[in-house]
Amino acid sequence: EKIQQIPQQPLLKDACPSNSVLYGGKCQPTVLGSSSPVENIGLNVTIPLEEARALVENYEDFPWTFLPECYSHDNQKEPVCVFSDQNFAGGRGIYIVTTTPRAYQMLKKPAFSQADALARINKHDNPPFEEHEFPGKGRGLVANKTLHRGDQIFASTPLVITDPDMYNLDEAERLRLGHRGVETLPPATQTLFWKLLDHFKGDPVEDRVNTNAFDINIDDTGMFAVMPEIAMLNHDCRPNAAYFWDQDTLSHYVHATQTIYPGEEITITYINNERKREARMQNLKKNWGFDCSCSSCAAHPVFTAESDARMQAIDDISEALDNWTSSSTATPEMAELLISLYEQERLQASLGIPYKHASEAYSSFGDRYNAIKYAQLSLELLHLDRGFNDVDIKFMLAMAKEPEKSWSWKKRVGHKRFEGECGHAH
Ligand SMILES: C[S@@+](CC[C@H](N)C(=O)[O-])C[C@H]1O[C@@H](n2cnc3c(N)ncnc32)[C@H](O)[C@@H]1O
Repeated sequence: EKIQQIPQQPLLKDACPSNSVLYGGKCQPTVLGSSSPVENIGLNVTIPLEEARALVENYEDFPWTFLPECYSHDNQKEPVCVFSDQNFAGGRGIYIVTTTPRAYQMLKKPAFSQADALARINKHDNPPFEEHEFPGKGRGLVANKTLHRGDQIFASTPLVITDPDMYNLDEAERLRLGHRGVETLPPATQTLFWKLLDHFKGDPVEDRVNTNAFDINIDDTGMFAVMPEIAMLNHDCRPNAAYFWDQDTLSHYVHATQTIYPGEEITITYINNERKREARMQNLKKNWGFDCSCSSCAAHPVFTAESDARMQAIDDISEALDNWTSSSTATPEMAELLISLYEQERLQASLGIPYKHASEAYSSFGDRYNAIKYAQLSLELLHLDRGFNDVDIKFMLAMAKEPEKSWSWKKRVGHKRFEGECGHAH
């Protein structure tokens, strides 16, 4: 009875009154329409969940299951709301804490707008792993069959997406939005959420999000997403799996980056591993709250010193290979050494970039076949780590096809190639 307004038809594409947005070809009310009967309902107040559901049921095609609850604050230009869709991903549901324009922008993604976009996603029956308890690490996942490089282990939609803009709100309002979000999830999905680890023992919702969220990007905005199945993977500085986020399907993919045998733990990295032990350990302690005990963090000091020296060499060689001036000393042999150092460091999951360096270094000396070989090797791993639309992948695809058209082709011809007594130059 409170809502009688009929959604208006837009005259022009994207030309909806300020109290509405274009969705499903019609101007749909947002949450804060100034001329709407729902004026200010949901802004800085909580209404009971069933009332919030009943209020939107009269709207044809209203995209959310509940009237979103919103909070505004002087620091925050747009109010931040909790948008919930219980039908998302075949009834798995999702809640999104963000501003109205961003939430409606997300609705344009194939994940929401195309019926078959999620056909390959959220298939969690017969998984290739089992849950296992690891002393000092909590639960983790262990392979129950052999996984090969490139095998998909997960493809999952988030239960929760949060926008860092929520940190402009008062703490109580921010926490309120999180709790409201969980209440709006379908019951089975709420169970998945509460099963998540709460490492920091603070607010139970925020803590579960902080312990388990991945950084994601949606339309150039950094956000956080929680995928409960993938959140069971523990960190290792030398992981055997890699992940990426696909913003079209709003899905997170995990693939094996090397052979994983039955009984081996499946691990990913939470941080940038191309750093020395101390930097990695500090990063994990500060942002994730745990003392890293993976084999490369726990190694004997003698081996740690050797590993750190290799990391320094990786840094130095990468910098030299990135030098495209006429004084560059970079050669394909340096790129081969870089690859070897990554392999010695068991950084297989990160080999996409050293392979790219090698491809470009060979191309810069006009070596077509090695440029193609390393572009192909790079592509295989970059796909597992960067997803479908990465700029380096586009470069390597072009290189694998026609190195002669690459910007790097023959760029270093005439530069000194080998060091040594003969001073041999190509
Ligand atoms: C996303 S959860 C991973 C699954 C978690 N082990 C569980 O039981 O649900 C992240 C948390 O797992 C633990 N963890 C992950 N990797 C670890 C590691 N290498 N060493 C110690 N603890 C780790 C930490 O408590 C971390 O905050």
